[in-house]
Amino acid sequence: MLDHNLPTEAQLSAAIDSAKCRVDVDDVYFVACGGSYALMLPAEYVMDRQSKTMAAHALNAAEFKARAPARLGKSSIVILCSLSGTTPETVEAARFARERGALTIVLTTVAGSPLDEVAEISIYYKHDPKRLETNDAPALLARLTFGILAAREGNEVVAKLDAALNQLPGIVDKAVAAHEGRIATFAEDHKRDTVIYTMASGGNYATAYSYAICIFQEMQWIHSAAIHAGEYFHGPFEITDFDVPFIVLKSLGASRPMDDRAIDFVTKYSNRVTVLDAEELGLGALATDIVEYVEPLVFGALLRVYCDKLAFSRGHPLTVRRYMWQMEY
Ligand SMILES: O=P(O)(O)OC[C@H]1O[C@](O)(CO)[C@@H](O)[C@@H]1O
Repeated sequence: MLDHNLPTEAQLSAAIDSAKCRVDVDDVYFVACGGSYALMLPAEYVMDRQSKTMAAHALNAAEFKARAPARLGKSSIVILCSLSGTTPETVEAARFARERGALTIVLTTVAGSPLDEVAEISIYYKHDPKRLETNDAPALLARLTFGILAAREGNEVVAKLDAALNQLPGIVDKAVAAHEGRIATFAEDHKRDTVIYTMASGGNYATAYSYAICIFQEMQWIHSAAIHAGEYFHGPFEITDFDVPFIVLKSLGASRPMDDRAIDFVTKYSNRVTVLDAEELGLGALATDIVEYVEPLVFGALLRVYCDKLAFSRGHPLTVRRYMWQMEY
């Protein structure tokens, strides 16, 4: 649902128009920190899969500035995201990109924030981790990325994006209802765990990464790592054992065979694997050429419900921090 008090739609159109007007665009950088960085990974995936002329790079904001890509300049678009608009590394990255002549487009919830001030174009979004609105950051990043692809290359998949995004809230509601029992069991079974791994591939790796670093490590102080399903066989599978917990996301996209291979192995040697399958969640109802670009959003919203319940069972609210925002770092 659109919030007509926000200028989001006009800002999104302005951003796409600016990208269209650039003489050359060779590179699109997706730059942020933490959970906002995780949101950039599906956008990088979209660009890699769809663009014939633009290379995509998702980078942590401090890494982006330190790396100072030699190609960064007038033929670059730098898309940045910060919920608060205040994360210093992201603000610095935006300033650096502007100085290099790149088109800077930022997504933030806070008008007038340092990031908003420093960027050429801002898009304001609404944030609710359990709802999937078309004016929240994950959907806006998909719309912006596909919008740029359509404006510069005539990409036609974009035509299916809005219809798919509009179906997601209903899909999430059904999935949450269908998983009610599994969510309660998961929370009880995992409330004393000190480690939970996440695993995925393709665009869903972003969701696995986000849940490993933001939810389990940051908000629950549970050890975790996001394992890429393709990389699982090249080191991580050695930690698999009957009592080691995993959450595995199974795609309906190009990476599904990678997920299948990892699931076959991990479920053979661990008794504690939670598999969330995009097909079983009802994502098969979406057009086949769009589904892999929107499934990370559905996995993210469903996992949030799993983790809210887990946090409750553990008596550890998702809002508690030891270091973040508590001290200098
Ligand atoms: O730049 P943002 O989106 O405000 O993020 C700031 C912080 O919020 C998180 O994304 C989640 O708490 C952290 O990972 C990050 O350090």
